[in-house]
Amino acid sequence: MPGVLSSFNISHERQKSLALIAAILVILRSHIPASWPKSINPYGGRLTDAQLEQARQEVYREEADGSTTLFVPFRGRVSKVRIEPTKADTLSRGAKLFPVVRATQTSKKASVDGMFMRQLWAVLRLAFPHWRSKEVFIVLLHSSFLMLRTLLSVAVARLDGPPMAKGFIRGLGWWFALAIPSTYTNSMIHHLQSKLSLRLRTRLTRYTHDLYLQSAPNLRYYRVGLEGGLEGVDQYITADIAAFCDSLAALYGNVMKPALDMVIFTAQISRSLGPLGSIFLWANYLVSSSLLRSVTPAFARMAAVESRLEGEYRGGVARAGREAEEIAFYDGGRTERDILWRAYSRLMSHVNSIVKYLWSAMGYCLISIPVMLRPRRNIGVQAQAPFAEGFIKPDNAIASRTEDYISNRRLLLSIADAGGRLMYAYKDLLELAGLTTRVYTLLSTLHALPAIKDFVESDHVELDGVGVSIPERKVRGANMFESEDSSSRNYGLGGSLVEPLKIVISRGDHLMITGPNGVGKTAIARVLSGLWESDDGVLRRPVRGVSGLFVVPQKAYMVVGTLRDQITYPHSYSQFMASGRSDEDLMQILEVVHLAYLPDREGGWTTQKEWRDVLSGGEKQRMGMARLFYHCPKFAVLDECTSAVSTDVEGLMYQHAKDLGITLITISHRPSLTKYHTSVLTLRGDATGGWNVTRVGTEEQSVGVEREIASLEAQLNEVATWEARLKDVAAELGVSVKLPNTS
Ligand SMILES: Nc1ncnc2c1ncn2[C@@H]1O[C@H](COP(=O)(O)OP(=O)(O)OP(=O)(O)O)[C@@H](O)[C@H]1O
Repeated sequence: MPGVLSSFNISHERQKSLALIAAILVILRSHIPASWPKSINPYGGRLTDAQLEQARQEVYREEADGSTTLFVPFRGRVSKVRIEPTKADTLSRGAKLFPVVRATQTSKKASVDGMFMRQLWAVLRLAFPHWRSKEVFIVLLHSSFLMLRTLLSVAVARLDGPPMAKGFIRGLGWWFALAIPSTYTNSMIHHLQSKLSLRLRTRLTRYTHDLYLQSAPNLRYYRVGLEGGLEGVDQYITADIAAFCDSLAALYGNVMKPALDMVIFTAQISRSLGPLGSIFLWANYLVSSSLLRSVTPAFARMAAVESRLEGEYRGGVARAGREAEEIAFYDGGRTERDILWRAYSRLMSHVNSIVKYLWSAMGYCLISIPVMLRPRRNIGVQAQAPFAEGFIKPDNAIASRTEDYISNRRLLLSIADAGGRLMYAYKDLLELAGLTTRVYTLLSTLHALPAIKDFVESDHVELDGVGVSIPERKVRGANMFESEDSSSRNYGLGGSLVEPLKIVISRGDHLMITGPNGVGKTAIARVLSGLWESDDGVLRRPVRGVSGLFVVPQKAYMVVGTLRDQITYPHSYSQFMASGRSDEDLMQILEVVHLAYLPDREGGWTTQKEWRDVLSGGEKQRMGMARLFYHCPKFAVLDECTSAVSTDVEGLMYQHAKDLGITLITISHRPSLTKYHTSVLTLRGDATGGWNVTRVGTEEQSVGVEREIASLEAQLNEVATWEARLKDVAAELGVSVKLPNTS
């Protein structure tokens, strides 16, 4: 560096100061955050501990214009990050960009063809929304640096030329002078490539989240498996989008750089080779590339299958972690290990087959390299003779030819290297094709799910001829790489569960739904809450949202967050604050559900824990009821949500719900709950989907109960007969049996 600087006539003192400034800039650069906070501290200046705590709890705030402001505590301050939701017209434009590609429309071997181009184009339209976007700017900057690198390589190749001692020191100075921009250019290329990949990932991820997590009537996150037939969506959203962006950003450099090299170096060398030599060189490229294309295995399909198997394996590990306690109770470690091992072996055998193919593909590249290098030898032979002669009797012409020879040799080596890298890039392109198909499959499946048929808004709940069936699969053929196992899986096949229902539940009328297991009780709750579409008939119910109809499921869900969040879910902290309620109100609710000890025990309302593991089954269910009391909806569907709660506390909670004016639709097997309801819907479980409704306290209902008592008594009367028969059989066989004490 000093040598270079001295060639610019910079004094020694100046050189030292420049070096110092450069060092300071490098250190400062490493301390600058990746994205500079948009706005610092809404309160101005540094925050107090209490304000910081408040910001930490608030996490985000939904603004009136539909955007969300995230609060990120940052070195004693809070940076606000505003997130605009994807606009509705962007989503509807996206739906047109991603039509479902039926498996019959495309070969199972995804490759670099028109279909790939169309799919890539659709994804690129999302990733680069307009020409003035930052992503386009990064690509342009990246291209400039790639071009600069090629130009620097040409300059370096030219420096190779002069073999004489004449100007040797000057040449060396140039070498160093070129080393600085070359190093900077290389670092910038890497930096811009990573930056591009991250920005593309952020764009695609944000779009996918907005599409995937859309509220009712879309609910794609709930329906993508059953109705969309897509498994392992987490793998698609987390790993595949990231891999696609990495691959795309790297491929651009991997193709762009060698392609530029090829063009610029070939143009340079064409001057020495003449037209015939140039044609030969280009013919060489064409033959080599078509040879490679014809023998390259289906890397695209392999990459897509690898992603799927990776997802299955990841899903297996996640499941073992999530269900660890249940597995441990059963001591099922061995079985789980075998299941995981099976998934891992399938992944490994697939990856090994890719490695095997890669080896053979490499072989083809190696075969092609001598072909690529042949022109070099030709030139070498032509150049050697005059060089040898010129060496004995050097003159200026020979020196110039030798200079040309060395430059050309370097250029040819670079061309061969660029050609090799281009061929390797073809494999990367095929892998990108596989990943593109995965991303396209995800987005097209999500877009293809039609919104669930809407209900008619009303102040009561009415099922007017509404049949209940398991939803059919709505999207077919979108997943080209659907696993063989999953195609035989019994999901989304449809099937009627309950005959069309005709029930009106006015406010204050409490309905209990009962019947044997698996008869379709929860299915009715799914239809009522809009998760499953009703086949026919008209559903009337109150508005969407927690204040209209609220469902408390059997399996209590605990959200990631504070103890307070467990009660207010799905409301955010800012919504809780806006509701005007306080922690004292929440405490009163916890007293009703007999959980008043929790804030003290767990260290206050702001404690964050893995609540799913911390709370017992009964505590979680009581927390579900606390949530109900917090939101206080008009109607509540309680789906066996107190099955783990003791009957005395259960009764108190039901009474409290009624006192709050909540109309109950309860799914339960417990006859003790009947008294809190005005009518009972019984699903008969007779395989025809039959049902009947009785009013509680009416003769019909008591006849129903009496009939059940009579049937149980009849069964008890038979016990003596069965005991006698058992004794006879035991006597005949000469064995002794122990009879239960039935007195
Ligand atoms: N996603 C699904 N895919 C396929 N079948 C389903 C799906 N969900 C439910 N079913 C089937 O629909 C039937 C009714 O299920 P549902 O959960 O409504 O039963 P239930 O009456 O609530 O039973 P339980 O009393 O045991 O809770 C069951 O046979 C179940 O296997």
